[in-house]
Amino acid sequence: MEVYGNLSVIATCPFMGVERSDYVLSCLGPNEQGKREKDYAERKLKTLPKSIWDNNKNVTKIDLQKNRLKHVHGISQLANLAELNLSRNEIVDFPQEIRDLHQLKTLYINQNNIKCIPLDVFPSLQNLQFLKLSTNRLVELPSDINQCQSLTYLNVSNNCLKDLQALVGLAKLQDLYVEKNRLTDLPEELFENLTMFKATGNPLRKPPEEVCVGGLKDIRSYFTMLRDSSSTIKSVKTMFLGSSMAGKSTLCRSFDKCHPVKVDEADRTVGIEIKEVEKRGVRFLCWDFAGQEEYYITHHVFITPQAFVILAIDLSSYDLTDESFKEHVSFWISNIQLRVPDSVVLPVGTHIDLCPDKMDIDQKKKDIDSKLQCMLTEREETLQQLNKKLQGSDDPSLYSDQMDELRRLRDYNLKVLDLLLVDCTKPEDIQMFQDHILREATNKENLPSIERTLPGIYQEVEGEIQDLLQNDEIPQHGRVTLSDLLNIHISQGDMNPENLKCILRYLHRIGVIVWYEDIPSLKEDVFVKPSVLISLFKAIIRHDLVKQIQDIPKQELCRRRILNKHRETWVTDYVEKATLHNMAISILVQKELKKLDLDDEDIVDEIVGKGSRPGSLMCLLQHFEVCLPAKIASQLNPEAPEFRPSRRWVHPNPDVYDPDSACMFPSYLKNNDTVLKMWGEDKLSDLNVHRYFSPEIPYGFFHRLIVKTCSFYPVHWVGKDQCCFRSGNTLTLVKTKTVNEDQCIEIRCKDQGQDEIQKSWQMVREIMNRMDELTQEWPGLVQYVHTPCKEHGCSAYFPWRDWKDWVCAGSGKNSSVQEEKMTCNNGHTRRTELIYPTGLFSSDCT
Ligand SMILES: Nc1nc2c(ncn2[C@@H]2O[C@H](COP(=O)(O)OP(=O)(O)OP(=O)(O)O)[C@@H](O)[C@H]2O)c(=O)[nH]1
Repeated sequence: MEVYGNLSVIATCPFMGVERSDYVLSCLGPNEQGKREKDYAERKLKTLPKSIWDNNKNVTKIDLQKNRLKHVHGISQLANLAELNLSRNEIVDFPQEIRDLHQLKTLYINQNNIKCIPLDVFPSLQNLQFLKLSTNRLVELPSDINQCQSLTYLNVSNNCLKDLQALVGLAKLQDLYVEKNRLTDLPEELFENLTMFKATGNPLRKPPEEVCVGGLKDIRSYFTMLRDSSSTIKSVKTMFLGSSMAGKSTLCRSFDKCHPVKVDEADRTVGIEIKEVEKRGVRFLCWDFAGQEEYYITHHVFITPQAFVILAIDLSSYDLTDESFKEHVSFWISNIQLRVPDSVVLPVGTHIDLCPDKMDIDQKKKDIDSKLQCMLTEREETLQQLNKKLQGSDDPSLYSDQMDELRRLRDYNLKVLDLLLVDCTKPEDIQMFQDHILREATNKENLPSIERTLPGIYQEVEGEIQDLLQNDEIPQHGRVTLSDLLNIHISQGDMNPENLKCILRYLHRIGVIVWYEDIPSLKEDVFVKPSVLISLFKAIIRHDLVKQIQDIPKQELCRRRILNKHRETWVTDYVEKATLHNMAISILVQKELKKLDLDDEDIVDEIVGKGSRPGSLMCLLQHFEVCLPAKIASQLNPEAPEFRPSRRWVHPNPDVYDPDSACMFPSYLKNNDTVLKMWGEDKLSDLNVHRYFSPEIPYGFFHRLIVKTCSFYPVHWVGKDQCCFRSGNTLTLVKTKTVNEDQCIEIRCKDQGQDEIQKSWQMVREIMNRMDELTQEWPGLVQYVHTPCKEHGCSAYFPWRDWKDWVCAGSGKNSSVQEEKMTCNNGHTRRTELIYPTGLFSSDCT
């Protein structure tokens, strides 16, 4: 697949988020003398143009972004410059001359290759308020940067910084972005005046990342509590992944007990099991994932950044073929690479006692290790080649976004260790397995953030919650309201409720408790025994669900006045429509609670729902896009409001729980028949956009996209890998497709005539927007967008270089495509508006 083109479709709005609103693109020509603002963006400049010095005393703003500048000699002559944009150039040495721009208030110098900033620059910039230095190669900040006393905004994300001590003393600093650096300890003094702080993607120890994502309030509260007492703990999130029956549970349980534990087939993992294991001062939070495909759709709920992954591979069923490697090894490595690219993976070969001889084992180990090596090298080479291709193009500055993206991917560092052979039946092998894990997990080169500094009170609160459970002051199911927890806890000490909340947030993030305070209907529910919640999850998401429904006892049905006939409908609806009735869910959950000895009518209502209130479990399933609410009675809603681009559409009543209704689990659908019927035929006049995913569309992505999109539009039809929905007059189809072995998601809108075309493009944008939200969870992905030529059989296409700006910024107009019609490389011509979104769009980003 050719991955780039040379069309600039939409005027680039170069900055997103905070800065965008401040940034006004000046459209003045470079030769217009006497102007105060000059725009030289995207002109392939290698040196500053002569016209820049015209009337130099008057110039206050210069835009030089997206050029090929390495130096800006002479820039200091523009003595009255207040805003300078040098972003997306090729600057390696920070231009010392900038120190003479005493009037400078705003400086963009992000996306260059700057490695070092000399001293004596920032003390001279006493008016500088806004400084964007992100995406460079900085290893340290100059120690005198804190003399830049007017600075209110600083962005140094995506560099290689190890500490921020130099920033202490910037009294006016409010917004600080330090994401994706190499920071471990943050100075407390930094947080006195900040109003915005982002630090994800650092190996943080003090405060740990789980505290930082809680925001400034949590960070300040952490430092306050740290003053009383502190301790350093080592903890590792350890995930056991691999195909079904590979030996994950055996490894996990044997690691815990430190001797071989036999796992019966009847005792197979359903969903996930969590275990906390303490070994030689290291706390392992072990997550044992079930291997059956049915459970993959819930993995995203639990898989978190940076983990130690044990990948179990059954060597007795491994057979040296590429298919076998894909099934047992590369499927999992690709998934981890896309989802949690910072992880460390230890492949473990199990069942070696069942292999015919040592030679067979050695051969398989060699095969896996070398194919793994090839896989990782191939990926690195592909990224390098793509980068080379972009750099070798006529104008590389046009592709700076793509190059940054590639650089970001290359910086990710998935580490795959050598395959370890473990005979799970032998005590000495289990001992060796344990020693190996301890060695690898505590190796700071593998997991730099294993150590963390915590205030003593954090561990005290965790211990106290366990005591409350043991003393029955918290019910055994572990669900307690936040206010009860605050009351119980506070009555025993003089703890500030905000500090306690901050600790609870931390415990939630490390997986010790579950508290989704961001889901409005769940913000009062704290689950201090996550295992119970997971058991309930497993009551519904399981491989043998049909059997579970069929096994519901007759008395249970009678008690709820349900006929056998209804039960049959539940089974057929589930098998044919992947739709599970809420009443069936309620019965299955109750059965699970009974098993746990927690059978209390009130709890069932709380968990599943009652009257018009959906329960916590349903909220969670829908929040995590595992299922979508489905009106069994009427699939088509004739009262669907018309889609209006300028107005955000709100579901009439999204929170209503209806026992007669049902939930749809799209991944269980077998075909696309309904979707095909509702969509009808593809037409040449359809709007048609392809969004390509490299290396592939991640497993579970399309399922989530269906839930995310269809639950937004009440009139929808869902199939295995296609869905279609109607909003007002616009009918839209979204499906997965493979073209020349490249995977893409196709979006099609039926042409509704001249007046409706803007609305159709809006629909395309809505879906692209949802894909953008989703792709955040797969940071290892690269994407490309284009419109295929509409002529039948033609393989040409029209690339979208600025698609991200269009989707995210929500505004833009066609800047360079002036023609009413466009012609593809094979000579076919079509109206431009059918190829690109050419009009003006409203700027609301829903
Ligand atoms: N002989 C032998 N049997 C093993 C070994 N490792 C695991 N088993 C057995 O293989 C079967 C499957 O092991 P599990 O640990 O349940 O596998 P799993 O990967 O957790 O399986 P799921 O829960 O289905 O995903 C069990 O009967 C284990 O006792 C091994 O090294 N040798």
